[in-house]
Amino acid sequence: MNYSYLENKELSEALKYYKSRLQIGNFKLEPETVDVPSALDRITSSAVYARISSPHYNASAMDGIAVNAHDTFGATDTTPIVLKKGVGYEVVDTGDPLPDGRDAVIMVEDVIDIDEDTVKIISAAAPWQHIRQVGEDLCQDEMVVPSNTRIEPSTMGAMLAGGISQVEVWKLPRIGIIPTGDEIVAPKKDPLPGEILEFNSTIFSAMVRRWGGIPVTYPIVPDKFELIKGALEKAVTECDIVILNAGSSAGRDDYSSMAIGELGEVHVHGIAIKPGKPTILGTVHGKPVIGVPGYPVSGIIVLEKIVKEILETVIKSPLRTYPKIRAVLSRRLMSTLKYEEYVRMKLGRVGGKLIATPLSRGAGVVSSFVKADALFTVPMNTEGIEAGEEIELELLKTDKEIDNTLVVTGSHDPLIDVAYDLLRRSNPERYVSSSHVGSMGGIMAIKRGEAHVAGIHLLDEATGEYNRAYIDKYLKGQDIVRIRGVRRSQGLMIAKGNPLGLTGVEDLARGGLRYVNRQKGSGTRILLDYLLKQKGVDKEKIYGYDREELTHMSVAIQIATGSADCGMGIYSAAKIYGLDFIPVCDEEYDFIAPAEYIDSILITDFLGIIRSEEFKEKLMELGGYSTEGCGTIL
Ligand SMILES: Nc1nc2c(c(=O)[nH]1)N[C@H]1C(S)=C(S)[C@@H](COP(=O)(O)OP(=O)(O)OC[C@H]3O[C@@H](n4cnc5c(N)ncnc54)[C@H](O)[C@@H]3O)O[C@H]1N2
Ligand code: MOO
Repeated sequence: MNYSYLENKELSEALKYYKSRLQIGNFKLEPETVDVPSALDRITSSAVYARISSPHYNASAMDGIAVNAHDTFGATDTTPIVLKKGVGYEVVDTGDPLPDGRDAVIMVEDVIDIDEDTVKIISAAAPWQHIRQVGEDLCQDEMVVPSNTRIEPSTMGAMLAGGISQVEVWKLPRIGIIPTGDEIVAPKKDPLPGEILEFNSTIFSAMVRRWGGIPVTYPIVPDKFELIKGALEKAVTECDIVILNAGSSAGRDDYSSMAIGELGEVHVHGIAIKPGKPTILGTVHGKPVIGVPGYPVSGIIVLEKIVKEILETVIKSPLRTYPKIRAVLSRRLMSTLKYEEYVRMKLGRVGGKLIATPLSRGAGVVSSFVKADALFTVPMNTEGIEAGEEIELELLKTDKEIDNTLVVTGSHDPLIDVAYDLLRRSNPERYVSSSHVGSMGGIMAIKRGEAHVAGIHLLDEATGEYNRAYIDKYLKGQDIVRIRGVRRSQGLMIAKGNPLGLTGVEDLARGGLRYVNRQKGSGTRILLDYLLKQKGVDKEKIYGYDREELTHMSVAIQIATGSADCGMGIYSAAKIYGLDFIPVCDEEYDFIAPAEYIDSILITDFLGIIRSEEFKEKLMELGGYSTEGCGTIL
């Protein structure tokens, strides 16, 4: 056993070193023969040469007549040449073999019929015009593709044209995936506390399949050194590359590195990337074994940035990369000096500018990849990048998707998901990118030109009126359109049966009550502060006042799962989680948009949806909404 433990090696250096170690093992795939029609995307293991020429006979390239060119010399409008069928010409169609003795084809458009067997020509034919000569496409024994080359649809056609029906390709690499962990269980409906549903292997095998490998997923192995070693040994004999998932870190039950070290060699343990720090690069019997960290996002990154590159060296062909795109960073992005960091980003084209906004950076937040449009790599030794800076990203979606995305921000409400779903159903070309930054955050995003639409519900304490005062104050000088949204019931969400016997906001500072709040700048937080002031409740005395969640749903779920007793939110969120609800007020949740976008197709389509009966019916099902006038421009 010879390995160093949890280093912080730069990614490029780690990969270079690892590849040099793999070469020593002289590890390679075996060739196999496959039929050409099933060879798409396979990699040739040897050069392919045409067995026959293509075309293999001289063929007419046009519909017309085949002639001897010299018989037509001198033909003009004034000195036409007359030819007799069988003597001076034969009729040919595109693809027909050139009749013996002929050396040119005249297109039917240039032939004047005199009678059934006689034609008139008014311009001379050049020798070999409109003829596909033998070998025009491929000559016999000419190379169609060299070794180690990906077979494209056109390659398959060229091989068949060249008389090749079978081709020698590298065997598809088999990638073994071993999930590990005592707490990891096969996916099921109702996991117990402490059970973690196993889904990494599903993500990894799908990625491997996309890259043209054969994923081989092994059963979940508990955190027992001997069992992990046994599973690894089996996988290494059956596969070309092995991914040993989780147990990569320095915890009590983290045996991955020990198991690889005992069966083979650990070359690197610890790479300066985030997420993905505890990655292990090892070999067993000369084959690559990669210890991939347990967190799903770390796993995806390690597969994308490391496993993919190792696979490329094994299959001897590059895999497709994501195109690069430049965008403006919407908010400051902090980073650590020690690591190269990968941040999932949302993109939106607003007013001609492509805006990039960072998504959650949690290594366990796999849904951040579902939402991500792009991946941004923050280089090592970077403290942070300022808002407004132009950055380069890897584009995970298509340009078309980005250009067809309505960027909605501001206050969270489940109605945005409802509208998005209906929009996708009515027009599959439309996308919505929604982020929940609170009502004030929404106003600021509109001010900075980062969003098309923002949802807001901001109570003006002076007048008791919603939204207008804030638009006037913070978006002064900007031409803003206010769109009526919904009236919705705000209140206190509490556990079913109201075990603490709460009656209203005045009870929140009571001893023994655990509150969960919304973030600063959210309309709900502003409403709570207003109500507390009205009722003379000291917020300092509320246990949990500083515990912040970003959405109504995440507040509700804390109460439903018992980590908090009460939080403020909308009725629909309480209803989803079966909570009791003490209504406090009805508030006006509206949308705002810069006037310049109001007639854009993205907004008009969105307005069409929120004005629809179907949308209103869905909100009635959610409960707590009044939808009168929804979508009206105010
Ligand atoms: N004291 C320290 N603790 C941790 C450190 C550290 O530096 N010091 N590093 C953290 C980082 S970063 C990572 S990444 C993880 C790596 O942990 P392991 O590779 O040892 O993985 P586990 O602890 O076994 O699992 C972590 C986590 O991943 C999820 N998981 C694992 N397997 C699956 C699967 N097959 N399907 C779905 N999800 C899976 C699960 O949530 C586990 O809890 O260590 C940190 N700790
Ligand atoms: O390395 Mo961990 O993968 O940062 O989350």
